[in-house]
Amino acid sequence: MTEVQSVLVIDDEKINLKIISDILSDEVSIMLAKSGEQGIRKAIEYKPDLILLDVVMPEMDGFETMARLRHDVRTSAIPVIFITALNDSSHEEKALLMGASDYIQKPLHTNIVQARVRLHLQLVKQRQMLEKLANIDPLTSLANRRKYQDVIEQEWQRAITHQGCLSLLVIDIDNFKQYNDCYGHATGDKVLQQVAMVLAKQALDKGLVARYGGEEFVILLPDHTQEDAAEVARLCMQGVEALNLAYSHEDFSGKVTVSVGGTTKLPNLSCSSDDLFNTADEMLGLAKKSGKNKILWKLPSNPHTIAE
Ligand SMILES: Nc1nc2c(ncn2[C@@H]2O[C@H](COP(=O)(O)OP(=O)(O)OP(=O)(O)O)[C@@H](O)[C@H]2O)c(=O)[nH]1
Repeated sequence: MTEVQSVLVIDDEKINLKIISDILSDEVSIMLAKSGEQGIRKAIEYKPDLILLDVVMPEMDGFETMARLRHDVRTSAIPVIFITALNDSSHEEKALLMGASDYIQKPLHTNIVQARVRLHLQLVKQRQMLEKLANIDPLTSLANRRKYQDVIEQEWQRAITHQGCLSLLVIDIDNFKQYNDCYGHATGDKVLQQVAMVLAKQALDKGLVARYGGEEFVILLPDHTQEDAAEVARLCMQGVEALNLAYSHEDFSGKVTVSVGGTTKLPNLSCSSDDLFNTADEMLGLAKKSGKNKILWKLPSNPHTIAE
């Protein structure tokens, strides 16, 4: 099913809102705002795919509205088409320099408005698709490391602001090189996919699950205490064991397992989000060294490591 795209129209004249709404409402979902202030509020709340913005408005004109939309990270990426009766190329130039995607002159011609809006909505779709591709690991369909880096930065800042805790699990398949050596890379890929599905099932509704690289995954759990996050780690381990992916290799016979390193922190300005990863990764390293197929956790207030 294709998703209906949305357009926010900001114009102080009721009649203009109606005309534009009539021109576009067959193709897109329309939101209306009768001032710059109201338009900015709706843009933040509803995140439309495209904004049509009148230039001449009382109080806050289109240029000021545009400047404020561009300054706010929540709205800065939304494309804006200016609509105006001003027949002055300096205004058009100013709008384009401010980052407007296009400029439509009044009186409005139905076909031209529809064609321009269609074109910009098509560009929005293509951009969204590229963003999606850039953030997804093609083998497992989980988020990739790049997406993880974006989300951890946002969550780190959010946790500082609202003084919440943040938990991270770093999960690595045990002896995966041997598995690949035994059964080949293609079968190894299937294991990666199945493990990814287990992790997604256990944690996708709780936080971000990403393939960090190779056979290593991360699960970022905002607002999860150590107890809550360790429970997620246990469920992931059990889920992987339950896959029952038996294998044997020279001196080893068993099934596919994972090791997990975890940590929970109360983010603050004196440390960075990298510390969270480094600590969990250090725990993973210790779990590997001390026999694998286990969870090791670093407590925030206690330098000792607990074994699960
Ligand atoms: N099939 C497959 N294998 C991968 C992929 N990415 C990384 N690997 C393999 O994962 C293996 C990781 O090997 P190591 O880093 O030695 O780790 P390990 O054998 O799991 O050993 P421990 O981590 O100590 O348990 C290597 O053989 C990589 O080739 C992938 O996309 N597909």
